[in-house]
Amino acid sequence: MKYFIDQLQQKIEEKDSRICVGLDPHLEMMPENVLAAELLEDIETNQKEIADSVLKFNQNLIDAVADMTAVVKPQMAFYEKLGVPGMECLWQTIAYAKTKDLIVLLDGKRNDIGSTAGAYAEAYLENKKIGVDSITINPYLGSDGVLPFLENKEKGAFALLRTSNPSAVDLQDLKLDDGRTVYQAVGDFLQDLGRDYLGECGYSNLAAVVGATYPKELKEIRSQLDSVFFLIPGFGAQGGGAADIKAGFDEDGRGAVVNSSRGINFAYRQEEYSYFGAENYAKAARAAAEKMKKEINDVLK
Ligand SMILES: O=C(O)c1cc(=O)[nH]c(=O)n1[C@@H]1O[C@H](COP(=O)(O)O)[C@@H](O)[C@H]1O
Repeated sequence: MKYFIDQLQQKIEEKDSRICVGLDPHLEMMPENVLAAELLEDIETNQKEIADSVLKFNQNLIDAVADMTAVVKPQMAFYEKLGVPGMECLWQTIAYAKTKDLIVLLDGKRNDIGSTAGAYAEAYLENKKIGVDSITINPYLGSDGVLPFLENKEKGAFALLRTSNPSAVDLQDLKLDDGRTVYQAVGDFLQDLGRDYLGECGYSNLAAVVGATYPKELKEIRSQLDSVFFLIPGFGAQGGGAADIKAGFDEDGRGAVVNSSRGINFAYRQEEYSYFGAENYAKAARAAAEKMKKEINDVLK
């Protein structure tokens, strides 16, 4: 039995890549040759056709980046939007990623009271037919809502710690009586809880999400938490760059992966990669992923 976090760290090292490729099919950004725009005029009626197109899109993206990423992160909202066919598409996307030996981080930001959190863990992490390796969770219900996601040591959970969005400050930066911010308290909570789930690599199966868009906080959180692995979203489309995420890694360049979704999925829409053309969206995605991988490795040298 190999701990989730050791499987992840090993794959990162094998591929020498610290990127996480989000699979976020924003329908309005899809290439016309994959998804005809008129189908979007009535999404509910056309769910099946749209979901079939999204699956093809995802499979081509996965083929394009599989050798240079350890992990892919499908964001559930985009699939839920497409009803039952959307969920089929999600499961098939996950199954396809597993055929390429990728780690799948399902982005569902789940949680609830203990018994319901247990049902979520069973639904995703314990489902024998769906090869999900880890899931994003919300830690605000406290330990009984988090522990069910850690029961199986081959699986992992990424808890929201300091998010990348502009409104992250509204609640997460509030000061507590003991002088810590809410997010610092969440960090301490996650590190303490995660100590029972430490892998050989020194990091825990209970990981955390810290946005790339707040480099000062990222640096501070990294120095606060030495056994919590980070998912760092917000690279690219949200404005984060390689210099911003550097401090999220430890001195050996371990302990984090950086997510980009739109910046890779829809690279063909960016001026830099527009020469590929919409029909070569997968090649454009590969070029964007390659650049991101290199930028991160270079900044960590
Ligand atoms: O948990 C996440 O993945 C997440 C947390 C966070 O603080 N910020 C954040 O952007 N994300 C997710 O990361 C992805 C970012 O997408 P892009 O901005 O297109 O790269 C989306 O799927 C978000 O849901």
